[in-house]
Amino acid sequence: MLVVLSGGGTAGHINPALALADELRARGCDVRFAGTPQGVEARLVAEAGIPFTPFEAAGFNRNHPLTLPKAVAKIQRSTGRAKAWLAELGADVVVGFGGYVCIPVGRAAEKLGVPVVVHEQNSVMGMANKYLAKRAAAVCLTYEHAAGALDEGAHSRIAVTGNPVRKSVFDATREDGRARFGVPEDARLLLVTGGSLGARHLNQAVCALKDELLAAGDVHVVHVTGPKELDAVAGQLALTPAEEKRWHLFGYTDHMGEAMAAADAIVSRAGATSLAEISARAIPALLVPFPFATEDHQTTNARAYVEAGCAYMLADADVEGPEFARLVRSLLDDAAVRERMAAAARAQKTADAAAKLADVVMGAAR
Ligand SMILES: CC(=O)N[C@H]1[C@@H](OP(=O)(O)OP(=O)(O)OC[C@H]2O[C@@H](n3ccc(=O)[nH]c3=O)[C@H](O)[C@@H]2O)O[C@H](CO)[C@@H](O)[C@@H]1O
Repeated sequence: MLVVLSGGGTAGHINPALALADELRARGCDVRFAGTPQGVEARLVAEAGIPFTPFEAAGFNRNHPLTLPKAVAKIQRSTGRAKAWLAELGADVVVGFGGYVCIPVGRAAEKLGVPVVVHEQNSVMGMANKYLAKRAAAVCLTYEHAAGALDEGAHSRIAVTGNPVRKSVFDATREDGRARFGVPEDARLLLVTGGSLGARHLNQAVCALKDELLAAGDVHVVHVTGPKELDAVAGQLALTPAEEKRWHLFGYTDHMGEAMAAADAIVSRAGATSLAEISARAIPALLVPFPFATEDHQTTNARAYVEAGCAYMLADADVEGPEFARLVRSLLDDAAVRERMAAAARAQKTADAAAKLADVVMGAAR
């Protein structure tokens, strides 16, 4: 069976596709990927050993109406190319993970009669997914709540599969992670991440806690700042050589699975894929949703998880206040809080999302 995966934009859309690719290949399927040439997907997909074919795609900006004809022309050109490509490949099913590039690839599949499956990571459906979901063979959701965006007619085609997590995140061990990041076994490790792009406001708030955190001699921090934020954070922290041994700074890491396995607690944005990984590893967490995501979807992503007792949540507007420091301290200092959160997270049983999604995809294939 030949399965074409498509997605573009940030790693949060791509990593679930890579997790599905692992599962499909383990079941003997042949997997190809269609993404944009300039997106992060080109690198991540190639590194996963999956053949990658680029297609141009762009969205349009409501405030700049002239971007519309350009976007439409790109999508039309790419739809024609994708149609020829899919026909030549003999694709049996196409899976869209979100991002504009899924529109030409999905439309091309529709024209050829190749079934399309959509996977939505977030609690609020993205534009490309909403468009393809109207005619898709199946619509797979992480959050049942996202079905609200669809017409009644689509409801019989919905499956709640969860958000697939990469094998490397499940397989990493605490020992490997501690060795990779140079963190002693008996240290308390706080992981900080703002998702694949980083979060400036969160970085600043964590930097402001530097002295307080490092005052406890056994605390280490792995701080993943976002590729464009590294220099500013390094400047703000001004770490001494001794502090650098305990405050480990990265713009982006290809070893997030190991960082998560090594961590005792995490401070994170609430992107759907980060959240699926935090849940899969049952890491005690303080979640600070990015407040300007479409329809504030990060807050909705996090809500049920927080209500189940798996994490603290704090509004981005409050990270400069005393509550941020209090919650970080509680995570690091209170082993009972960590144990309670980890137990609640383990009770969520989200580990089989890749298998569930693979079942739907293979069932939909022609
Ligand atoms: C601002 C915004 O709209 N962000 C969206 C974007 O976020 P973003 O792309 O940041 O997505 P997530 O935070 O959900 O996932 C980030 C992914 O990148 C990986 N990672 C991150 C940093 C790093 O250094 N190394 C690394 O491997 C993480 O392990 C994870 O797999 O897509 C998500 C999934 O659709 C959405 O929920 C987010 O709301």
